[in-house]
Amino acid sequence: MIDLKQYGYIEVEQPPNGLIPGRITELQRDQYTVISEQGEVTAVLKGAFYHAAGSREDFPCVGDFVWLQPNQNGVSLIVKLLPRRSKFSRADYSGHGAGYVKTILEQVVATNFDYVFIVSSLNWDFKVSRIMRYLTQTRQSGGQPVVILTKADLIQDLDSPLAEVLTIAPDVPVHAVSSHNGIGLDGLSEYLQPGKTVVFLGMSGVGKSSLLNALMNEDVMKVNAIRETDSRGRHTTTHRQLFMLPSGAMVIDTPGMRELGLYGADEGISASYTDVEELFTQCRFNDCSHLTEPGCAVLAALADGSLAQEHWEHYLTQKRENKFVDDKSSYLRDKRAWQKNIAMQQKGKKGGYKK
Ligand SMILES: Nc1nc2c(ncn2[C@@H]2O[C@H](COP(=O)(O)OP(=O)(O)OP(=O)(O)O)[C@@H](O)[C@H]2O)c(=O)[nH]1
Ligand SMILES: [Zn+2]
Repeated sequence: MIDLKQYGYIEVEQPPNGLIPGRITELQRDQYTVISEQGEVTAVLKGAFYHAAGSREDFPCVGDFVWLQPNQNGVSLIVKLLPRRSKFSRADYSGHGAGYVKTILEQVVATNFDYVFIVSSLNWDFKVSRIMRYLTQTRQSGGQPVVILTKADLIQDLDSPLAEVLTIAPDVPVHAVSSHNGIGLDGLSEYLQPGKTVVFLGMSGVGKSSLLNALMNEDVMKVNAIRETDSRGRHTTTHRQLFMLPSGAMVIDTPGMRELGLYGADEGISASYTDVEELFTQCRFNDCSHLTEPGCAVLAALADGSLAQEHWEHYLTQKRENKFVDDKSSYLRDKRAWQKNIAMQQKGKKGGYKK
């Protein structure tokens, strides 16, 4: 019998008779794979999930703990989604229904992780601003961030990138590793403890699959060689989406997690930039654009060095990226309003021709 605690389960409430707890390890269309004390079972959602008026956010995803009505001879039933201790969501623009702004759906892509490995490679994609953005997302997710700088074997000078990350995020642990020669992997063992769950957040090609393979001690992910110049890697996943490492820790790797965009990150941005937003309250004009206005506290702080130019630019970049999500929703709304308008005009015309 499997002890679900090994999968990070913490019992808060005992399930009613006939139900057992489980953790979702895989999701393919509407079909779930759930690990439980009875082993791995195939399951579907109880009809109530579809009928409840709630959002897609309420649908279980990989990493979730659920109550299961097991069926020894067939498909089991997921009866209840248990509260999440952390989650990542992304904006899903597909399938927008008619005419509502709300149609940018929140799609949950991974849940109940303890650590977020912010993966960035030391060669081509090393960019502190991107690491900052991932930190913002991580802080909102409920997971603890760890910055992992990959491909350490390709770089002579590790000190300056490490120092750069420490400057922007002094309270976040940073590790330089190589999946190719094993440098630094030992240092990750403090996070990879039994029952702990990790997700990887990082661009394509930074070495997430290679890291997972290295931690698994076997090739569960196919890594296709890429030309380091254009840095496009292609991976082929096994179907598995939650991996049990030899150390007893788990890694969640779902397609949605790989595509993660910025969804509703505004709150997190403010949390990381309270110093910047504090300045706004000191500008002479309420609608100060912080570009040319007299009495602008931002410009003054930039001039006397109390606000670092870089920090200010990071703030602006993140605001812009987040605005894209907002803009996309207003774009869809405007487009639909316009289409409706056209449709009404045409209807009107047709009406006019009628006798
Ligand atoms: N030199 C070196 N190359 C590495 C290392 N880790 C990964 N690579 C190379 O980087 C390329 C991309 O690696 P992947 O592991 O597929 O990267 P990924 O982040 O999974 O990329 P996607 O699958 O596209 O999301 C491959 O050519 C790897 O061989 C490393 O530690 N050192
Ligand atoms: Zn200002």
